[in-house]
Amino acid sequence: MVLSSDLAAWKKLQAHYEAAKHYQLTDLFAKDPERFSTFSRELHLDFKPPHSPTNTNPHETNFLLDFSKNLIVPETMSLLLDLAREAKVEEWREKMFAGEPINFTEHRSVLHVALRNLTDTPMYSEGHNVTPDVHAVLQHMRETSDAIRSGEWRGYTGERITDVVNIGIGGSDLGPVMVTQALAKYANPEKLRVHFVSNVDGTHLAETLRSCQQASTLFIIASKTFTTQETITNAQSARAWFLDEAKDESHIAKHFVALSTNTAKVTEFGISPENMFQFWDWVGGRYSLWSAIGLSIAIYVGFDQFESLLAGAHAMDRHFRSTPLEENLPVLLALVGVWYNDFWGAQTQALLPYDQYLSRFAAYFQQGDMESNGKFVTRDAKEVNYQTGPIIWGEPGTNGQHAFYQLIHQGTKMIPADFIATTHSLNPISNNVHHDILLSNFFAQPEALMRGKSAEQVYSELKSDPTSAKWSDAEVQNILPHKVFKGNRPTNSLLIDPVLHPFALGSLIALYEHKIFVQGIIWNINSFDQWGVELGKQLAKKILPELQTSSQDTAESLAAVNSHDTSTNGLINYYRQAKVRRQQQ
Ligand SMILES: O=P(O)(O)OC[C@H]1O[C@@](O)(CO)[C@@H](O)[C@@H]1O
Repeated sequence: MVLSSDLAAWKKLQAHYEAAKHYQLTDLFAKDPERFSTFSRELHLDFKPPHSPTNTNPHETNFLLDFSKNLIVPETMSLLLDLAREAKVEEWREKMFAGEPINFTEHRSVLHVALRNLTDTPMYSEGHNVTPDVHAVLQHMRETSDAIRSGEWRGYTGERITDVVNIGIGGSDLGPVMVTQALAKYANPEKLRVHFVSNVDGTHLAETLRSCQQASTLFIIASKTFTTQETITNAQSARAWFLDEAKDESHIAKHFVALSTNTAKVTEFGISPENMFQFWDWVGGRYSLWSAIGLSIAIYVGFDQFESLLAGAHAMDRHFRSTPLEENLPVLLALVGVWYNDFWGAQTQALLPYDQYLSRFAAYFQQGDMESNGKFVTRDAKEVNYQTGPIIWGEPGTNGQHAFYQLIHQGTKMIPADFIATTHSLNPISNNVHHDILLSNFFAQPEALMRGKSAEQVYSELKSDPTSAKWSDAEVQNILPHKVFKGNRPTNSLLIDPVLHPFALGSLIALYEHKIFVQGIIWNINSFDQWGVELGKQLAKKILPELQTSSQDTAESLAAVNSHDTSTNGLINYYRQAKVRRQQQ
């Protein structure tokens, strides 16, 4: 297969769009009283971790996916499913689970599903059964998080650990940040706090360390490669901060651990192998929260909760692997997304969780989706002639309603949006009135986006309102167009029943991971490398030495940099001058 746009189903979808572009959602509902049941799926997932009798968490959840408020008819879905089959989604899915090196530019398996395989079933990465390795690291994580949470792990002065600082970026940060926020209900921040430092901007580390004490702080240096400039810079400064107080390098062992695939670099940094938690090249950074990268999660909320998170993801893996495409939630989300991205010209995908615990959900999937599918070359090294990965964005509801819903409702862009909520709150305060209000908005916004408000409706509202009823017709006509909502704007609604417990969260994250996988296969791209992040790093390495000035320099004597275009030169020289002027003050 070369270009997806050459596939028969793709061409049929292009033809189908010529009719679909005239669809009115309100008409589609009026014509088919069964529309909701036709285009919604209920899913029950359950999986109890087989080796954890003491883990009393719930290990089941229910999903209702309502994709009926989309610009689709049965023929649309049939053609989209044909596209999935023609693109060999099922075959590629099996290649992934079988550990084949589908990340072919890096010659690696893509086997994050093995990280949450809590059974003893072997899973192979290029012929090696990784399951025992995964379970060994999980055991090490359990022992360490238990020791820290119980106070058994002591710092160099004998104090217990009260603050854990995870130093990492991208996949070594975003997953732990999102999950520790999402599972905050299960934490005891009065006893143990977790902090995340990712930006090389000194402010990030400096502001974080203001609330930490060397004697009670544990640093987790999280880096798959252990070469990422931001992380190593932050780690070195954290080490200096620690030794400034602790003095003796032998104390490092009690206050620094490493999560990495690179044992040599970890040892070089001065972290002992017994304080290293290993993961492997077949774990993509953006898919790594399930690995040792999840240590901060396990420490903050307890290993049982981390294990239940894994169990939920595993249950979704089973659903994704075994369910016919027509009933397969990741596939359905993927296909609806392809429909708008490649046939309707939508450029973005909004993720709108009506759940404050999911405040970093969209941010997490900015990397998960955009670093996976932000590609322009197919697996056969041909430049695509169609759209690939969408721009992912979003904020929790109801906040987004007071920020960007104006554009979603009355702007000129189609914004496919996923609305996500739970049927019950983990915080049913004030007799649950907050949750009912939250959910009333969760239901109302997709309805409003679908229905809109016609000029006739606006007119009758203006005429029935005591104030505007007195307006002249000219005044009414002046304001009326501004109050019209064209509607016909598509959304998915996903309800999680009952709450966002660890198992449900794991299932939800895996749902979107597999959606991304399916879209990448349909676009015939490699979703699992990330060469696009290298050029900027390369140029920054060249510029860094050019920024150095010396104490002898003066504004007048300072040599100008001229190795770039005049813009980059101008910016660099302005910075160099500012540095020198500052040092002259
Ligand atoms: O975990 P590490 O090796 O420090 O990489 C951090 C992040 O940097 C990247 O941009 C790759 O360079 C992401 O893919 C990755 O998650």
